[in-house]
Amino acid sequence: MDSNSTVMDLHATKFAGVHKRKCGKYGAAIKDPIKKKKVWLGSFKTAQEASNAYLAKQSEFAAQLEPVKANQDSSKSKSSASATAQLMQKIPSSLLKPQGSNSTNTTSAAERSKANGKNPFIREIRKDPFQEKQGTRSSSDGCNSNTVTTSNTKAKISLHGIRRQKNGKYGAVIRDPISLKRIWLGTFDTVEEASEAYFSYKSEFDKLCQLGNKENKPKDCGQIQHESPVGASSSLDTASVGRKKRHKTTHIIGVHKNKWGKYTSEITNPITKKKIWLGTFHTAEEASRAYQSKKLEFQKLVSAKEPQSTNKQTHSKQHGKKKLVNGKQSHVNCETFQSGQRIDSCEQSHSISMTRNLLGTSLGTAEEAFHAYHQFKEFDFQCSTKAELQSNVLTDSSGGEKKQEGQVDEDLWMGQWVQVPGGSEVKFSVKLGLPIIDNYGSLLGYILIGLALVVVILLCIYRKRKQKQKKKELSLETMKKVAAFDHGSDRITITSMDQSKKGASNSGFSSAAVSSDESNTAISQSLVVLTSPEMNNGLKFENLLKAPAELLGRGKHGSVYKVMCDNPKMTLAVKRIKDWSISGSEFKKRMQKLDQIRHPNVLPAVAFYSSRQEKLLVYEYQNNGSLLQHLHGFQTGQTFHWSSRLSIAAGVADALAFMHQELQHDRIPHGNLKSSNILLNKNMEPCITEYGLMSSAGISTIQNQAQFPSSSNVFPITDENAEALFKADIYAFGVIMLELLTGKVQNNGLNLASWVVSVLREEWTVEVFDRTLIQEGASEERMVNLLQVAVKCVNHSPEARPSINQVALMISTIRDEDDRSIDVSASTSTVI
Ligand SMILES: Nc1ncnc2c1ncn2[C@@H]1O[C@H](COP(=O)(O)OP(=O)(O)OP(=O)(O)O)[C@@H](O)[C@H]1O
Repeated sequence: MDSNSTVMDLHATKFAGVHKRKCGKYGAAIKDPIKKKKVWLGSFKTAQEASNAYLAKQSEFAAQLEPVKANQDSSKSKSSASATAQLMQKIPSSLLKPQGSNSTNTTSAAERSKANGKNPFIREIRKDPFQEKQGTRSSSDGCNSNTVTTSNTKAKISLHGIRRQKNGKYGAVIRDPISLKRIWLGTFDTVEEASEAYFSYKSEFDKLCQLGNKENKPKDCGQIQHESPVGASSSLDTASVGRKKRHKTTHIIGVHKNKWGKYTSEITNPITKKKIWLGTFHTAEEASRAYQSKKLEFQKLVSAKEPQSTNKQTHSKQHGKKKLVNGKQSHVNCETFQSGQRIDSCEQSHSISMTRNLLGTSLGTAEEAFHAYHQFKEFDFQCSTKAELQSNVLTDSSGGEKKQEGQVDEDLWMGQWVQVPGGSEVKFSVKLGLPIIDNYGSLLGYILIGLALVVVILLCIYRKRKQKQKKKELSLETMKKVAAFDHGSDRITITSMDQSKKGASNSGFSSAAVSSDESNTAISQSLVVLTSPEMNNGLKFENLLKAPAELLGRGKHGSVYKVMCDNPKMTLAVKRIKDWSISGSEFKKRMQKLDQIRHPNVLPAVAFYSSRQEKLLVYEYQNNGSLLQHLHGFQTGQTFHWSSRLSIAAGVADALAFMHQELQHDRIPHGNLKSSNILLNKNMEPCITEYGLMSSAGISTIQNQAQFPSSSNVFPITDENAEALFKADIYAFGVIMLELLTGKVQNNGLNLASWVVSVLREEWTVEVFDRTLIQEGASEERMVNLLQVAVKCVNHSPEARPSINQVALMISTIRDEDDRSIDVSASTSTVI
């Protein structure tokens, strides 16, 4: 059975003439006092309805009885009646308004009585015929609690609340429906004065009863007695007023009004000592009911745990305590809200009866039960308040309904007013486990929350700064690694790139975008760019930096490293360009342009990287080394035959002719053509590498010195000198051809072109050629032809140098002749 039905059942037993039927409805019956027969009034859904029917009928009977009784008592109360009749003239009609829910019937009775010259309030007090049988102590009508039925037959002859004293005066007494105590109103000379005083007080009490009825469902007087009459006029005696004031600051235990105007309820589990959230409710009554219901559940659990004897002991202790706190009873017994909300009286009566059970005693009267209940509540209130203050964390929510998101959390943070022993209140944050606002209004919790916020903000700032610092460190680390390429030993292995890894993820060569003016801090994010996406296979900068690297050589313009990359699996040659004052955007533009011009004898860059300090170029590593290495035999140790040399010259001439033609408009010559930049691929075909890497500002090759002997090494490219720059490539190619023919290498100690020219001047032409070529039996004629082309290319005057197309054509002719001679000799040998 749920708490509500329990309440109603218990309630039913309190209504006179009402009983609960097997079908669950409530039957009402009353005894007709005239016919002396029991009259069935019907069955009703609620005990209240049944009670109303009963009371209505009862009033009807009372009205019918009035004339009969009046006749019977006329002789005895003649003087009283006349006095009352006078009083009736004085009493305002509002005071004559009959009380209780059965107003219609009572009104008619009052009117009839008035018509008969009889004050309906100066009526006899009689025992309810039906109640008499039941032996109940209920009131005779709905609200008129002061007209307590009694079996005292002497009362029949007395006026309501007015007693004639021995000294001939009239004393007035009224029963306070709130405290259930009789209030002495004083001694009066006349019955009219006494009666007036009585009715004056009575009307006040009646108003309170009516207010109670308006606010809630109809209640009997016993119920209303327990409620705080907030909002009623305060013309009652000072004791009552004082009581009301005290009630204003009292709260229902476990019920709190939140800022949304709703009521929340929570309870402390007496066993686990944890707070349980019971939910949010529209009315305080609902909240209180949930609280009481849960509390009773707990009490049952507790009482089930404790042996009966302990219960009795506890009761006797509490009973003793009851006496001690009796003085406070009137304060405790009315737990009302400031907002005027009240505890459901049904629930109270239920609680009284449950308290009775829980206390394990036979509390004789309803009054005793009521006091015991409130004493019990006070005790519980103190316990729960203590528990609330001790509890820091709200843990158990199983017993409660689902919280309203946000709102409840807010409540838990922002706190709820909790009354602490001593009468003061604190706003208590369950989440913080601290009072937020004490009864002096100090903002304890807010200060703590503020401090916590400051700490959080400081932590955020600290984290951001750390992240920035990390980025910087990463940048520096990357720079160091790059520098290590340059300054390390011949064999450098990069092992620790943790920082690069952290910061350089998702970056690197796979990005097709190229940044312009790069900042060091973003080194691994957008500055490493792959120019040939189809070749990179997901190559990333951090993988490149992580991979073992080996220095291949260091030249004027930087160093080249052989990098064995694991992911993707490929061997790369990374050129770090030194001191190239080209801007990032220009570099990017140039790399993109070069990437578009492809020739089989020109090695394309796989990727490039640019920052303010660094410019890197990544190529596929060529296993067969450079022309320089072949000429000196340190690549294979094998003889470098004439036909191969001629093929290389032809291939380079073709490639150079193509590149010059394509890049003429962009004014991008090779700029640093030399035998170390002619690589041999797996088919031993020549590949020009590092094409277009040097800007005008960086050109400082020996041929340029020859070309511009009077100028410094640094000069800008203009329309006028652009052609000259391409002619410098032809000079450089001339030197390469000389190297192929002589087997000698241009270096700082030898200006090959000058040496060849001087030898030729002496007409010792044969002395020029590489001995291995002579030994090989290479055609002297075609060697001389190639020598003449080379000498033309290394002419001091750029204008005197042939164009690259002419060079390529001449070499091609020589090669054709050579091929033909080979064919002829092959066919001759076949004939022989
Ligand atoms: N892709 C490559 N594969 C194999 N070897 C390479 C590759 N690129 C360059 N090399 C070799 O690396 C060595 C160093 O090259 P580097 O360009 O630093 O020398 P350099 O041309 O003499 O110097 P600089 O270009 O600064 O004047 C050279 O022997 C060159 O042949």
